[in-house]
Amino acid sequence: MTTKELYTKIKDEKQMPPLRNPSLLIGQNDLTSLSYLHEPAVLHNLKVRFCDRNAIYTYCGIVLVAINPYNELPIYGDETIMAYRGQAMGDLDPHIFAVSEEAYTKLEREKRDQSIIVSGESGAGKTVSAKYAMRYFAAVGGNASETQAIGNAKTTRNDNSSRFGKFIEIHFDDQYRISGASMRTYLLEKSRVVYQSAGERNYHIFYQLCAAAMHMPELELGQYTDRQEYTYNTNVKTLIICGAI
Ligand SMILES: Nc1ncnc2c1ncn2[C@@H]1O[C@H](COP(=O)(O)OP(=O)(O)OP(=O)(O)O)[C@@H](O)[C@H]1O
Repeated sequence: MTTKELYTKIKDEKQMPPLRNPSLLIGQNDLTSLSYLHEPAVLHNLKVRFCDRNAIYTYCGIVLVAINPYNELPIYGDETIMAYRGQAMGDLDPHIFAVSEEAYTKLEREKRDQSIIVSGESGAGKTVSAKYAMRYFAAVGGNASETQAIGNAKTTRNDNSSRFGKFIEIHFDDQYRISGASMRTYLLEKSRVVYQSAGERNYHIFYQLCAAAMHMPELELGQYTDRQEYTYNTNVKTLIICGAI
């Protein structure tokens, strides 16, 4: 085959439509069970599950793919937690609780630290997913307080966007009950304190301070009580709060 023929062949192959999966496989809850695993097939499968079946979770092997429904779904209640308790991943429909159960079981069985990595673009649902995972651990392993952060702000993608990275550790005792939790933060978006793009806001805490100042004159923030007018100011108290994040 000449080089020209080879190029033509490659070009033709690239223009071929992607191979279709048998209709029987469309909507499978694990992408790895598809015969042809290419981008159109993945997107189509996720679309069918989300649009036709309201299923926001799909496995891709041991990875859980989640679609943000931007809607409250009745799939996070105590009865759902109990349904996933003791079940292996794959026994029930894909769910963040199944991943949490897997981590909890492995912690018990292998007595080794477990990690769940939550990744996605801004607004994808990472914080909410981590919250549901912690809710699961709290339900099966004792009580855990939800960690509140003040490094959140409104962006064009997410009204409550976490503007920092989080490393959350949940500690279990010998009886596999939660004994504590800690969160380490890093890479805070410091520039947001002095600059916000159009349609975005500064950190929630500053607006909350302004609102509080209306009722607490001793805070000496009186001149900043108009939230619409509020912009960055080299106010010493503001800077101290920022440093404590
Ligand atoms: N499982 C879910 N069910 C219903 N709504 C959800 C779910 N996950 C996310 N959301 C909605 O999407 C919004 C954004 O989610 P979240 O704050 O978790 O995104 P994020 O990935 O942490 O974003 P950022 O990186 O900007 O902090 C939430 O405030 C919530 O309204």
